[in-house]
Amino acid sequence: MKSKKMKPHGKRPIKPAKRSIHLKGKWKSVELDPGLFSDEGMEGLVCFEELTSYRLVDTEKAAARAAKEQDREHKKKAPKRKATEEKGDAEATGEATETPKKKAKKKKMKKSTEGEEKAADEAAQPERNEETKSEAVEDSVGSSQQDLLSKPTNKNNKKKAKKMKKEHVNESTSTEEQPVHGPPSQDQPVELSEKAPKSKPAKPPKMQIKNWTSAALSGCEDTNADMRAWKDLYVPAPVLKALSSLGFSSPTPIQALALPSAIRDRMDILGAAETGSGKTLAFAIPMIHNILEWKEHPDQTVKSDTTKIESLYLPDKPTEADKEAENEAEDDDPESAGAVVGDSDGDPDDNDDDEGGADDIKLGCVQVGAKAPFDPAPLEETPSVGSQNQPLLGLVLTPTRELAVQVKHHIDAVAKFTNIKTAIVVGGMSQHKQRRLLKRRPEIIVATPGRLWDLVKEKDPHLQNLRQLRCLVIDEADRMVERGHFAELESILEALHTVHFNPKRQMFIFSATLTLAYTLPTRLLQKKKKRVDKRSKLEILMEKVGIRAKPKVIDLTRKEATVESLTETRIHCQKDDKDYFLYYFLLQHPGRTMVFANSIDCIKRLKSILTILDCTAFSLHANMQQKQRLRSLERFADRESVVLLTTDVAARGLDIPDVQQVIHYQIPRTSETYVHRSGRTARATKEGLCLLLIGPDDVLNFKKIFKTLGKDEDLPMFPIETECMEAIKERVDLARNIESIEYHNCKEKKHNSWFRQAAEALEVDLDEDLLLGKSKDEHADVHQQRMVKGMKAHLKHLISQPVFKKTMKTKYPTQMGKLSFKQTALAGTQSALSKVLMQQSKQKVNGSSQSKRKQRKEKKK
Ligand SMILES: Nc1ncnc2c1ncn2[C@@H]1O[C@H](COP(=O)(O)OP(=O)(O)OP(=O)(O)O)[C@@H](O)[C@H]1O
Repeated sequence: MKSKKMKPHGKRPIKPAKRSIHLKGKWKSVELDPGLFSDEGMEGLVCFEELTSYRLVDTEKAAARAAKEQDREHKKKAPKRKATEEKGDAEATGEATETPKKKAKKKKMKKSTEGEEKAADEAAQPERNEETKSEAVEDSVGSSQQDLLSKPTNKNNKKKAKKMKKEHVNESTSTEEQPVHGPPSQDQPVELSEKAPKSKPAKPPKMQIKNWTSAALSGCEDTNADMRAWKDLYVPAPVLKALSSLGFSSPTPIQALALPSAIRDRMDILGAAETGSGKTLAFAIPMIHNILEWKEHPDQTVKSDTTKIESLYLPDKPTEADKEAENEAEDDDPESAGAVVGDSDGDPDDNDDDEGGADDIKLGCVQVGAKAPFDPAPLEETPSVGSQNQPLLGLVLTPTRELAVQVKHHIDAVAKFTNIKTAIVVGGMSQHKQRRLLKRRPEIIVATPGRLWDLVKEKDPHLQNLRQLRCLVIDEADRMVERGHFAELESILEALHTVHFNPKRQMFIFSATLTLAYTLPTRLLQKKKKRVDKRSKLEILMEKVGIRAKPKVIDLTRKEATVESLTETRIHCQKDDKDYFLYYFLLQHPGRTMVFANSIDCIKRLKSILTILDCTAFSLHANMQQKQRLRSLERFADRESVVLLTTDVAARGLDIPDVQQVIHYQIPRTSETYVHRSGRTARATKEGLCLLLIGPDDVLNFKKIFKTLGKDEDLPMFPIETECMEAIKERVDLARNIESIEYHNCKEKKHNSWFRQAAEALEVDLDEDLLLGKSKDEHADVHQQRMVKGMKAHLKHLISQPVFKKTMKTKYPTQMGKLSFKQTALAGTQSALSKVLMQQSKQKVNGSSQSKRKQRKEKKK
């Protein structure tokens, strides 16, 4: 045999070298792009940790060296030993004088040389809480590092892991190899065998996936924080510990009001509070409490559907008359429940261009028992904690995938000292992976309705028995119940209120615009002759989601619905001039800025133009792959002077830290959307600015929104340095021309290539008339390319010139013996907010001095 031939005769067979490492520094986590986790084939990955300071040790050599040394010692001590032999072997070998720690070390060393890794691995296991935490966290990405290590033969994974390592491992000055491995928990050398490990490798104690939530949840690690403000709110101890580690020393008002009613009084909660006011934890903490309580008494099983349930909202058996009435209603309204189906994956956030909003709300409540294709699990056994029977206990439904990801991270952050597992179920990410996650039986699922309903229909085992579900949260509820977007939500609610009914289930309904009263569109107004006020809006919502008769309603919103720390400002301009003002603003006031538009096409165009203009801009809309969407958010949150161009898919709930300004490139169609978009800045008591670019098409929407919100339309005008506008226009015009040429070329190419491929596939001659730009010959093409190149070079030159020059104050620069400049703000030196505030205070001063002058004049008269 080949291997035999190659074996040097008479020598021992070559064994793979065993190596250990001696830690010098600490394992550090490497930040990963969360988008990577949605890659097929990357399921096995949880995190990377790197160790840059260590020493490789050959364990066999080390053991041999240790044995030699011991031998030498032994020989030296031999006479002594002889003398002490009578006192017993233990004492003679000096073991009696060794500390237990040393003993253990020696023992382990011995074991490790024998190749028994089990003990080391067990010793390296983190404490229970840490372990469960990492388990919970694993769920977020669907895999563990352990998986990765236990599949060494998976070439794909290996390749990808290598690639990721290259991309993400910090550049290290060390030339030593950097093992991809969980951190050892003890000081002893941990064996790294080149063979596949026989026993379970240690689990990483902590996974730190960095995304936009990381900054908000990074915490201050102030273990001595005074947490007395949380007293009397019934917060479970492990949650309190987590809040302390996050630096959340006191509850926000919505939390202070919601927690006692939810935890002590077990009430359903309808919570309305302004954007960025901490609503997520107002439902997350009671949910965790509820689950911990269940874990203490897991035998509180809700009996099967054979049990007669007294319920306020479980209907009596429908009578024949009821059925007839229902049929009639369905005949009348083709869009009645369930008739309007969402997009392919049923996710609500895919309706970018059609943000219905309050005006489009069609009323319709859950039709109990009408069409749920549920086949409930047979009579359940009493579920036990951690068993395969672990039921789903908490469900959070959100309108967008990104929000689901964020909510999960917020829940994980406050549940980190519990053993509660969470999982995300959203569209656009691997369904297979999500099914695998559900096999771990997480107690909490955060989901968008479309994907959740798909998995329910596919009879995922974890979703077959929802009778135990103790908490149901509908975040951004007013958006969630808009008919036309949420057929799946209706189906889910219907099932939960019928075959999966649980009388003990608590419901949490939250939104910043839950109670925002609005005016119905004129056609409906004529029919109903009324304005939908706060009360009726809530009633409609309660009816739709099937909430109990007397929930606790907490409304902390102002009439204006936006946050007090938000400064609103506007620019009136022609539609075509918006690009100039947008570019001007971004150049003059760099910072983390979100730009909202009403359509995906508009976002795409702006992205191209701003990129040509050398601005760092990312986009986010429903036509992007989920991986790209998350990456855009991540990158946006990671930089300081950056723009996120987005549709209303990012309007609600996203908590990106330190967004300084929000620009409404187009005015939204509804007041709710305006409030939520604007609420991406000025969060958690911080200041923020929002700028409205109002073109002729926007005036109506602007007036309508400001009327609904009871705001003064007379917003301050955003101050513009008009002398800079010529230079701005020149650049933007050039960029628009380049964009337009490139856009049309690209469109032509795509169109023509499609037709050519189709003709080839059909084996027919292509009709040249079908091609776009057919009149353009090769010469014209080259000419155009040259022209674009020239335009780009010119633009590059323009961009290298300062726009916001210090302009001369006087005709004679050296007048008074020195140069004097007009105080024009240089780009980036003054924030947009401080500029507006300064202008406002100036106007106030001017206004009051004018009125004083007027008064004085009148007095004189
Ligand atoms: N008690 C607290 N103390 C300090 N910060 C908190 C507290 N509770 C929540 N936060 C932080 O406040 C920020 C906003 O919270 P959250 O996202 O829950 O707001 P929200 O009311 O849901 O906003 P929106 O209406 O936009 O969804 C988050 O960064 C969160 O971590």
